[in-house]
Amino acid sequence: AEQLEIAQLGNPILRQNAQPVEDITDTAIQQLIDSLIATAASANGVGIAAPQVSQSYRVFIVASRPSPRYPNAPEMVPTAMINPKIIAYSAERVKGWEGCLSVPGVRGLVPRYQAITVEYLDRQGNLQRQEFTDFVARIFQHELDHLDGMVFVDRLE
Ligand SMILES: O=C(NO)N[C@@H](Cc1ccccc1)C(=O)O
Ligand SMILES: [Zn+2]
Repeated sequence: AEQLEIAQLGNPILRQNAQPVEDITDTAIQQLIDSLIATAASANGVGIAAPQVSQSYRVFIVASRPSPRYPNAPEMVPTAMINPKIIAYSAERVKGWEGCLSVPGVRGLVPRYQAITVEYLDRQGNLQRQEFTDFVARIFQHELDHLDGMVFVDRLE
């Protein structure tokens, strides 16, 4: 799949509310998912959201894996999450280091819920409900922000 150009902070696409996906079987959506996975991998990212490749849809990839950028990241299969939402979250929030492929060279301490229960459609269109904790929960919250026009620098404390 092709690697797409990543929109940088300042590009208005990053400040829009992304649209829900109506038809997951649409080949354009399936190709977008493949391109997002390829783009995240080539950028050594642990996640990426569709608005970052200028496609304002409610789709992102969570692809945690150890790398020079995040040596302690847990290994997981790159997972496409469509129309994702948080349905429950822990009281406690934890600060942790984040970066963003749309904000190169910047790291910041961001408070995120330590544990979240989420729902999303997988790329086959099946409803998934899962609990994420720690770094994977952090990536999910970071990517969900992108679908709502937020960037991690908005949350620096
Ligand atoms: O810009 C993105 N995703 O939107 N990619 C970030 C994801 C991320 C999220 C949270 C903590 C660390 C890293 C990256 O550096 O791979
Ligand atoms: Zn980001």
